[in-house]
Amino acid sequence: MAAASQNISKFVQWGRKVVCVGRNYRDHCAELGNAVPTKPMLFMKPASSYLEEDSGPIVVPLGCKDLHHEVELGLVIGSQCKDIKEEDVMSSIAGYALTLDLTARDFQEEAKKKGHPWEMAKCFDTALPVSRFLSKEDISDPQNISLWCKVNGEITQNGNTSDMVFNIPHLVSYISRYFTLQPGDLVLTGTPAGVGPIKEGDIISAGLGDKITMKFNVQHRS
Ligand SMILES: O=C(O)/C=C/C(=O)CC(=O)C(=O)O
Ligand SMILES: [Mg+2]
Repeated sequence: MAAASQNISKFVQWGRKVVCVGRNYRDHCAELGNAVPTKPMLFMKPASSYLEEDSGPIVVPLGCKDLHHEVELGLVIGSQCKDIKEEDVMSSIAGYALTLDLTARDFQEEAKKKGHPWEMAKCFDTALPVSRFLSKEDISDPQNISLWCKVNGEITQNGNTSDMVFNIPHLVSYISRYFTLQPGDLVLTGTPAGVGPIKEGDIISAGLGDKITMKFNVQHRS
């Protein structure tokens, strides 16, 4: 006989979703040969892909031959957002983080050709290096701040959040029509041009204006 069922909410944690926006900078759409979308393009990463600075290296996923960095502004959600109006979005944001949306580009290309989902390319362990938390007061204008990435000291990405196709209020409002955002969820807002390969032995550094920098080593999976 089946055991008496219990409410699943006792066993799983609600929240800490990572919702990612793709193709949100025209120059990045152009470099990968993609059309600029007419509405936000969304995918997710699991919380298990987080990698905090000083907690270990980026680990290249098994079989990946073309791992790419994508520097992105992260929005830390502070209060529940469901069907939130654009004008209310900024008051629902608790703060920010600098992030890397690491992407196994070879896995992604294969998935795109077959019409398959992107999880293998985007969701592996260490696929989301993330900085320390920045409070709202730390960034006066999140829609006009530079973000850069360097590989072994050479600049590869140098963009500004003012170039987003869809701005922060629109993104969060749009997402909240489909997924309820909870305190502690993170929204990645897309990457500017200059994405490129990283490999074992590389040192990846990234920065958000003059507010924060972060650095990670890359290691092959043993
Ligand atoms: O469509 C592609 O080839 C690749 C898209 C991405 O990886 C999208 C992003 O993650 C982004 O634009 O930040
Ligand atoms: Mg991205």
